[in-house]
Amino acid sequence: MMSLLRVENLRTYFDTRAGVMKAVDGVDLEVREGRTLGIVGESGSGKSVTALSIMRLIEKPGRILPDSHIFFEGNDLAAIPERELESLRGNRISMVFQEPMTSLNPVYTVGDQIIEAIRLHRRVSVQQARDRAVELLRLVGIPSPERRVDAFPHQMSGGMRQRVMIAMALACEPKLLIADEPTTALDVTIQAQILELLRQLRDELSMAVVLITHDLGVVAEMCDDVAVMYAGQVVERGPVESIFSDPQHPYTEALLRSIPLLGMTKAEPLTVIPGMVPSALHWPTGCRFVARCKNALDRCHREPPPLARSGSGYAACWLRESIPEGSQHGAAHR
Ligand SMILES: Nc1ncnc2c1ncn2[C@@H]1O[C@H](COP(=O)(O)OP(=O)(O)OP(=O)(O)O)[C@@H](O)[C@H]1O
Repeated sequence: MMSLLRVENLRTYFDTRAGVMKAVDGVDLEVREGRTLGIVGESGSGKSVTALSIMRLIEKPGRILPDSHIFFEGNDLAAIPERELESLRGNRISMVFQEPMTSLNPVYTVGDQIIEAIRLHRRVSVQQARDRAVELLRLVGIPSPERRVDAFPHQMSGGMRQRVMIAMALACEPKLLIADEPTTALDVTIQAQILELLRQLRDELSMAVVLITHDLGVVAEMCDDVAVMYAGQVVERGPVESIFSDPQHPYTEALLRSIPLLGMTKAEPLTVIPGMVPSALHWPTGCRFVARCKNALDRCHREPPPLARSGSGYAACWLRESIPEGSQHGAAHR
């Protein structure tokens, strides 16, 4: 299947008083046409900075380093001029953020904001754009869209506002929708409805989706592929099914153990991963997971493992590297 987005060696640093925060430090990703990629990882692992970098929405003191590549429809988004990006952003690629109240303007009606999003990229009349806005509100499941188009954001519930944000993001039928924790601010029932809506829209509009979440349950339900981030890097990526059934990286294994599995009773304690994520100011020299890995080898302390073919995907782990060909369970546990 064709790849729609390919991120190679993405590095996004922030120059702070305390030093250089290497928030994203060599990320590799791939999103295939019409497919959904989940990006998971603990808080601070660099998921949001990765998404913002893809959209080139990184502001000072942040910077994307020169040898980063973001290939999308024949362009390298890391290198093209801002003016060209503006024609892609909100058009070919759109983004939905965590908290709709901060991305919707409180002084304009939701209709006006959708109309603006449409007219930024399409030569249509205000009336045509308004008709399209109503249609979009209907598409995202807002009742009485002809009336709600004239509502202000504060007159809507959190779930409805998130639907409006999705409508805006879809205004120009993007090929890629990036959703950064789109349901975190919502209560559980509404979360499920919004995820269901995203799934439905993805299928109807045949767009690709990047879904950022810290919830592996959401990944299992929504995604085709998954990229696991740790300390500013992708430590494992590949098809969801194979990663869930046969994780290659010890961090992925630990993450999977930390979620309640289907059929598990509430009383069973969840595993928490002992230890702390290292600081983005001072990443360890070798593998960044080394301090939390039970099976670390000497080499893991010294050399960073590359993201290499492993299982049905890719993993960055020396333990896997040292498994002889043909053996499923070898050196990793020696
Ligand atoms: N504007 C900024 N200035 C300095 N550091 C920043 C800035 N934005 C992000 N960072 C740093 O980048 C790192 C990665 O942050 P990011 O928000 O991408 O993590 P995340 O995985 O999305 O976490 P969360 O799940 O909490 O959103 C963090 O250490 C954060 O402090």
